Amino acid sequence: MTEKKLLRKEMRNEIARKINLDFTCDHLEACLKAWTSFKNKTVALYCADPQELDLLSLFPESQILLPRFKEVTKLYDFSLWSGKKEDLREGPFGILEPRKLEELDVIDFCFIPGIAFDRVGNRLGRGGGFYDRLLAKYAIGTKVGVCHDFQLLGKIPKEEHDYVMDFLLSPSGLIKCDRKQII
Ligand SMILES: Nc1nc2c(c(=O)[nH]1)N(C=O)[C@@H](CNc1ccc(C(=O)N[C@@H](CCC(=O)O)C(=O)O)cc1)CN2
Ligand SMILES: Nc1ncnc2c1ncn2[C@@H]1O[C@H](COP(=O)(O)OP(=O)(O)OP(=O)(O)O)[C@@H](O)[C@H]1O
Repeated sequence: MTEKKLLRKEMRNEIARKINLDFTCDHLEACLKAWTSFKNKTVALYCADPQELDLLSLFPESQILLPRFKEVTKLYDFSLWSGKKEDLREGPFGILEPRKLEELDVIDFCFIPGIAFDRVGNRLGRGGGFYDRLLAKYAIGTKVGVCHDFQLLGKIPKEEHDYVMDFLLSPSGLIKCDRKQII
């Protein structure tokens, strides 16, 4: 098994162990407000699974985009979402996604869920390679990895195609990724 696959398996077990714990994330909204204004910005989010941080309600003045699976390509696109529940449908993997495909070329902020991140900004995802391809497709301003504190690890193996995060958001706060740590 590759290093990445092994780590993914270990982290999945760890997440399953922690899933019933009560994570208080009250700090997230204040943290985002203190950081910057998202007013009239385009923000790519995700419909969170129970083990992920749910940020959907924190951007009332932004244009929200969500990943939407396309059968033909078997890949995800980012599609605009009205903010209304009835404009979502269940996609593959049980993840809610916009019914209609409406793309934008430029995305100001992209919040990206992960199984684990390191402080340099490397991400371990679910293993579909979907986000790396999504990030390659659009002009993305700022990439923010999102996870619980226990998912911030010392080091994550990086492959050629992996995108690096600019910031990491967890219940304890926002970290600017430090590329210098690579050496
Ligand atoms: N909320 C959310 N939406 C997201 C992602 C994510 O991580 N979180 N993605 C991030 O890339 C994309 C979906 N990526 C996925 C990649 C692999 C599997 C997958 O292999 N699922 C296994 C079960 C493993 C598991 O529990 O995670 C399966 O369905 O058999 C699912 C989704 C786009 N949307
Ligand atoms: N830009 C890309 N072009 C082609 N193949 C890619 C690309 N990005 C990733 N892949 C392939 O997808 C597979 C999974 O990649 P990886 O382990 O990086 O997934 P991940 O980022 O953890 O998953 P996800 O983004 O779905 O959460 C690998 O086989 C990888 O080669």
